[in-house]
Amino acid sequence: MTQPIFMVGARGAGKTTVGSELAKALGYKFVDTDLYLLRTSGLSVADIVDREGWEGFRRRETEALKAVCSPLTVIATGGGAVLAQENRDFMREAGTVIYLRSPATTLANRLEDAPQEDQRPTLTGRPITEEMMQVLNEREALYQEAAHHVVDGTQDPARVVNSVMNALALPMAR
Ligand SMILES: Nc1ncnc2c1ncn2[C@@H]1O[C@H](COP(=O)(O)OP(=O)(O)OP(=O)(O)O)[C@@H](O)[C@H]1O
Ligand SMILES: O=C(O)C1=C[C@@H](O)[C@@H](O)[C@H](O)C1
Ligand SMILES: [Mg+2]
Repeated sequence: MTQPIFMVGARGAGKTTVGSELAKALGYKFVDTDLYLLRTSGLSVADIVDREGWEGFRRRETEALKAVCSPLTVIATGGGAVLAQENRDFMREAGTVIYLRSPATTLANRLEDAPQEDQRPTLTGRPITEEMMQVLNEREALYQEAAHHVVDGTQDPARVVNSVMNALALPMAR
């Protein structure tokens, strides 16, 4: 299998952390669309949102997803990449999509420990646990729709990498 592997899930799901370890384990390249945008534009997510609104960020994200898509690559996407039907269709057709799934409380705890506010400006203006509950309510169906495989992301990163490897060895879920 040489197709790219796309990691999807909410903020704090471990797309960057687990995705980069997965790439090492598979001998694949690793790219991250949030970091790609930072490197190519010199602007953080917060900078882009300040200048262009979330609409501008989402447009850039769709372009980034296409620009980084390449064989033998693990691609960590942004938490909102699944919002656009265009992105969901693109990822499913171009590669294998893994949804790293964790409850809102787990995500919120991780984000409280490592807020990275320049890359994670507030989405709702609400406290973090409420925000993550709202985000999962709005997006859970979209993560599921985009994914070929749903993987439990609550364990430590090495175990999550193992679960992803096991999922990849199985026939496509659909
Ligand atoms: N499986 C895990 N177990 C424990 N901590 C984790 C796990 N995965 C990620 N973390 C921690 O949670 C924080 C967020 O992880 P990471 O940046 O990988 O999330 P992300 O899905 O890429 O989020 P974003 O959508 O904001 O880019 C980091 O501090 C990371 O160390
Ligand atoms: O969940 C989201 O909408 C986001 C997640 C991050 O990865 C970044 O892409 C950005 O902060 C937006
Ligand atoms: Mg990330």
